[in-house]
Amino acid sequence: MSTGGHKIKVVCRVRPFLGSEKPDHAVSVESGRVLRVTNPRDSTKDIRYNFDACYGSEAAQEAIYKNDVRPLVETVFSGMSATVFCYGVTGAGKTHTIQGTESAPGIIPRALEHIFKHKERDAVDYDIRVSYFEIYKEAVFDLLKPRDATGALPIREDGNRKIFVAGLSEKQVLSYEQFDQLYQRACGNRRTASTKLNHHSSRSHAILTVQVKWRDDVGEGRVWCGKLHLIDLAGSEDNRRTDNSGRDRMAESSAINRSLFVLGQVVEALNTGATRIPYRDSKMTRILQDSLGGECLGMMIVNVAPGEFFLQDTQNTLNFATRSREVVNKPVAHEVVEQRWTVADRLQHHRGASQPVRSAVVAAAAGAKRRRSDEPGRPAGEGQSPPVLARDMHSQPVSASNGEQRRLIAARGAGRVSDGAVPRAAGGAKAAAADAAGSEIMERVLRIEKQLSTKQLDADVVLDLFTPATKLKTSRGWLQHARELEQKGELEKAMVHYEEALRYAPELNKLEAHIAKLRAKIRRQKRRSSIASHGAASVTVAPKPAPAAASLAPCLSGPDDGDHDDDDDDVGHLWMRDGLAESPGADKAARTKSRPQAAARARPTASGANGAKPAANGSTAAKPATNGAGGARAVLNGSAVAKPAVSGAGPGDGPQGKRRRVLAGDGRRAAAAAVTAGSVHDRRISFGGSLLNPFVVGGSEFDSELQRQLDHRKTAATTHSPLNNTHKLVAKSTAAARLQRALAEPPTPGDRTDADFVPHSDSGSDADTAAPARAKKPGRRVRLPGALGVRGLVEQRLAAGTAAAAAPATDVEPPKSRRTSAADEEPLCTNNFNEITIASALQMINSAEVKKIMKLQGIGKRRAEQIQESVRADGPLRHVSELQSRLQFKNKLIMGILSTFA
Ligand SMILES: Nc1ncnc2c1ncn2[C@@H]1O[C@H](COP(=O)(O)OP(=O)(O)OP(=O)(O)O)[C@@H](O)[C@H]1O
Repeated sequence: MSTGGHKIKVVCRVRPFLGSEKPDHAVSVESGRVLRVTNPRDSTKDIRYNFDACYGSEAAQEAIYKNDVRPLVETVFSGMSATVFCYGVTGAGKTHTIQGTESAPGIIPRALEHIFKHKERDAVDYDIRVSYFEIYKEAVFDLLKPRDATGALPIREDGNRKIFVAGLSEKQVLSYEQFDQLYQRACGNRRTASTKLNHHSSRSHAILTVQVKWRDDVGEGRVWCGKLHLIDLAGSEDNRRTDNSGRDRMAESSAINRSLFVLGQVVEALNTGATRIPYRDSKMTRILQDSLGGECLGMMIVNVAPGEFFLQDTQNTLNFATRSREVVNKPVAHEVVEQRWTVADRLQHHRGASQPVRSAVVAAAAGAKRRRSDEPGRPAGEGQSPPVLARDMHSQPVSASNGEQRRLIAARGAGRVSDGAVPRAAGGAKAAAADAAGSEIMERVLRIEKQLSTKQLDADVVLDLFTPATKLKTSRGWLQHARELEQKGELEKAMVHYEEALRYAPELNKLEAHIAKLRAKIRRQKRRSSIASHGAASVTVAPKPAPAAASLAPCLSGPDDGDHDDDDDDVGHLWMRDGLAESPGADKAARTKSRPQAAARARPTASGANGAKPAANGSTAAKPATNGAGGARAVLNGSAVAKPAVSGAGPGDGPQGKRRRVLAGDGRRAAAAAVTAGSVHDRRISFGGSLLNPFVVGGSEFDSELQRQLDHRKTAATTHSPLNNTHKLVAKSTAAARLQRALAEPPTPGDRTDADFVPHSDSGSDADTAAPARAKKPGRRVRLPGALGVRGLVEQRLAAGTAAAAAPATDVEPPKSRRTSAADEEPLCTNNFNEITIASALQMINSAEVKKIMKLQGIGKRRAEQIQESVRADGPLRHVSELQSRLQFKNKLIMGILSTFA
């Protein structure tokens, strides 16, 4: 339920004449609500001002507190926020009113006394914390710390658009006496100076915040948080009158006047309904943002000095105060969102209570850390209880009128109303979503920290850093170099560059094919030079005889046969027909021609020595032939219906003549099984983008290579796996989902061959070609149908166990074809991207854009510096940093973050 508008309460107080002043009747209180002032332009006329209350020079501090301030302080116990600020020219009595003296305590000591009395009276366990800071020359300083122990603190805005001072210390106070000690010390830190008009003139705006937090003792135990801001503004100054001189005084004075001028503009803008309220034009108005047109209950005490001398200033002050009366606030009660706490709690729990908490809540990092470690009197084992955080970010507005809110809370406390009966703000869902996003950001940052500390980031993760566009651009750069090198005839160097290009743009199928061709070319060149020096015989590998029972005539290829010498990228698939390994080339032919013909055309390739023709072993007369280009094509024997070489050895086992395509890994197993049985002697399989030849030396070379690759993938999988949970969270955010889609990692070349796997019938060749066709669609960044993706494959492989990889192929179930859909598609890299982008962005802390982002996310400068430090120390991220500078992708990076968190 909305409270409706709540106008700022304006109370006027006239201070008594000081000893040095000559009394007159220029200003007087006519009634409890009317102030009369002599018109400064025409002393024969009076001007009357109406306020919510007016107090004359004789009014006691207690009267003002009891009548007007106390009710506002009470609202804090309803989970509301209230602000009381004193406004007036220098020497008008603001500090006296808000702070008072020992003999005549002002609003601050009285309010705190009241709060502690309330605490004693209630059975509720209130957690009371205070922070106190000053805005001096447009910089924020913590008053609870010695002046030289702290620098200027930044003002931030959290996800709920609440303003807070990042890194501000917050002290828990258990009694009024404890507060008083703290406060007296803090007041000593405030900047004051003697001017002609005030011997003890405040040179800064001072803001004391008292936070009262408590938990319902019934139901789910909701946590409520009320805040009281007590503000002593510096007074406007006329330098001629104050006799200010010297650079410092003038600078102070100018900063004070400027911020008060902005305050006037803010009030003006609020009253005229302007679209832009210039809160940001001064630190003071930013701090007061919630109190001026925001969700706080607001009260302004207008202090005026009596006497003709101040008349013009008095009139200006009263005019401003009158305008301020029109400012409408919309106060709400704040319930603390518990989930927020659990992140910090979890972190603390995770790291152990003995370890200092490193910024569970990024924005309040420094503050939170200090709160937990430094605070005197904080009970032991506090890590178990919900930490108390300073910011409104952790509270969620519950819109209800003060009375009603109190009634509801009280009623729920008495068990009469269910928790659900507490009215939520209309934007509750939105706020909850914002909260969730905030938690998510926090979690990501925590994960970055964790990864940094364990140095889990590897090159694959680093690659995720780039946006698709950046990847493509980078790829183009490598391509250009590669082409130049190729033209110069430096093929091997060109190859390296091409491979780099492919790394960044694995979807470039043509590039893949070109690399294969180039690789073959390099091999041929090497072979030729080898033949030239040693003679052809040295590279000819004699075929291993197949078992007599097998009718297979394996084609033999030399150790480095040029498998990729053609355009098809089917290497890596074994075509299994009743357990026989069959070459893709042969199958292709078989599909386009009649089988016997195809088989006849599918000529075994001998690639050992150029033109060497190993004899086919077996009953059929298939003739191994040299591939024109010297590259080998694995072929099956000439028979269209080959007999199983190894009974029951392949995953393709099934009805006679039925064949199926298997994944590279499965094929490997099948092939390995065939090797074990001695039926197949040479075959290469693509795995993870590399061509492996398992059969050259009894498969051991293959196995070690496979193991190496699996280890590599395992590392990658380990790195990725902790991020999986976040997917659910990320999916909730539309922006993040968009980013996920954009970043969905296309399979690596090795996986793409897997993607081609579609179980098909004898007749159906359509299914075989459909997936690659889709994959080749330009600009498409979705996972290929049927592909499990890198991680999926790795996980599948790991689940099956690397040892099982060498097991008979019959054990292997071909993976189900997965058609992609928005829901089905698992984003692989998004989180990494976000995490690294945040970390990387923090590396560029000095850039204006990143500052903006940090402001947006409430990342404190100190915290950012800590992360920056870790990032610098981390090897992989150093690599990221190099990449960053090389590729100048800062803007994209920033856009990525902004689009994620917008
Ligand atoms: N109600 C009051 N009763 C007695 N003395 C008062 C009262 N109000 C102000 N004074 C005295 O007037 C002098 C100026 O007051 P104070 O320092 O509070 O002004 P200020 O508005 O805070 O000035 P500045 O903006 O320069 O800090 C002080 O000596 C203070 O003790």
